[in-house]
Amino acid sequence: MATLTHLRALHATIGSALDDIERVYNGHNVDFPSPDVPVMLKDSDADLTPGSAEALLKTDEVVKASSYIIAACGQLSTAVQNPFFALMEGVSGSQVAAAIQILEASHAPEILRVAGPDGLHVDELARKIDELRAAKGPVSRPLEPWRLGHILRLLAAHQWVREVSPDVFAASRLTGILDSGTTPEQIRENPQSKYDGPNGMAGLMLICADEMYRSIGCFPEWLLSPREGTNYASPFNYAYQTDETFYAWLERPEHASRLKLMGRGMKTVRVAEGSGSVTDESVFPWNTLPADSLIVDVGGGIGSVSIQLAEAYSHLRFIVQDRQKTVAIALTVWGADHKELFDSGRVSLQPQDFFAAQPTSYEVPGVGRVDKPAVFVLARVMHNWGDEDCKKILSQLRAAAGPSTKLIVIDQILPLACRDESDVALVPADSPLLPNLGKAYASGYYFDISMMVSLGGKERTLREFSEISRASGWQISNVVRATGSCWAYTTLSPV
Ligand SMILES: C[S@@+](CC[C@H](N)C(=O)[O-])C[C@H]1O[C@@H](n2cnc3c(N)ncnc32)[C@H](O)[C@@H]1O
Repeated sequence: MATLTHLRALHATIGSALDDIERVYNGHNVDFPSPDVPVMLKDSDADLTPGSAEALLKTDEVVKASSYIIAACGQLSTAVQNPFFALMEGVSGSQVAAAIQILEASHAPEILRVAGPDGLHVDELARKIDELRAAKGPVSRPLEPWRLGHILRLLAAHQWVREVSPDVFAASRLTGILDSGTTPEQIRENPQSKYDGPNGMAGLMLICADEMYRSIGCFPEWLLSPREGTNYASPFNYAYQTDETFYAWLERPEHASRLKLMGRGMKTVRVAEGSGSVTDESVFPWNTLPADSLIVDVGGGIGSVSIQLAEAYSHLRFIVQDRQKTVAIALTVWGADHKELFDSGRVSLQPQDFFAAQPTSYEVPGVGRVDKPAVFVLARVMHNWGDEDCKKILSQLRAAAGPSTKLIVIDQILPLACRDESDVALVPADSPLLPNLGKAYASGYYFDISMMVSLGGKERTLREFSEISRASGWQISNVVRATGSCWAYTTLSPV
């Protein structure tokens, strides 16, 4: 196909996807969410009004059309861009990352929310930021307004904020995703309280900003020319000069607040699941399980997946297993939320190392001892580990499984960048879009490299999943992909 014909085909893809979105929104008589109005992210979609602009964004039709637009725009802009500017964009991505970190750490999202759509002049914004910084102790170097203005202008070019008039900045839709939902007064009184607010993304950002950012910074050096005499297992180990795993390192007493943020942040990353949810009957026929069936949520963190399922299916029982220290803080992180589930014993917590043998039976409050769980869940765990470690985890679960026990793995499944006969196609055969939906699904590859640098793990292709499953006595019996991301719910059955 001639290049210009190909570019026209991409343009047509954008047009027809936009038609689809317009039809959905016109059908509900609402406008598409404005890029200028901050979105307020919550851990749960439950309170989204059906048919509202935000709720429609999560419908399959809109998610699919949006993915096509993002993929096509990405390909079109790369095709027409001067390669030098493409290079600049690629190698300068860390500048945007740093600017986003500054946005969050300065509490600008909360200050700009209060300022409203007219925004604030950088002089005023810098003064307010320094007031909040002072809550943690004397500020050694005041934030210079001109510097703040330049940082925000870089962000405005990427629509993270808006420059409404010279040097006056306001929040955009994207600013809202970093807004903790607490007020500047609450932050001033107790800076740490920000991370207990309704939006856990700000807290997760801290981990991305520090540990991930530093680890990725030395990824090329660790991979290709490590310091002489070093043999660290991952860029994280190399950057922090430790042999501890990331999780053991998080458990150091001096990192107690970060361990809490990690647990809290897992509630938030659900948004990466696109339009799907673990509670969908297409993911697993939860309703067909007999009353009091036991679900064991392995490496379940503070239990975010179990809570979601327990709320949707009142006939099921859950045990959340994790490392001792995570289990110990879980109830503190939840506070009063979901107290009735823990109090009634429908969801209980159990310290359990997933590399060790599972108990021979499980004590389920109100039910008694259960020998074989109906389902093991492994959510966002496999991607933390290399193949050999995953095989050890899967083999322990296989040894504890009964003939009808299922294992549900919730993780990304990475599409290959070429067509793959053994996997479902993400785009029709005659589509001008990249087979892996390019920029639209890039977050899967970002997660992949983040896992590689911080934990020595990886996201996996379907082929890679099949191999480690088979080697551990399991076979894949069902794969449900979320629309709009690489997220997948994979059911494994004992071989
Ligand atoms: C990415 S988090 C996922 C948590 C949870 N499944 C979720 O999706 O919300 C991975 C979890 O694995 C736990 N973990 C790490 N090493 C473990 C081990 N050896 N045994 C049990 N849990 C472990 C961590 O403490 C953490 O809570």
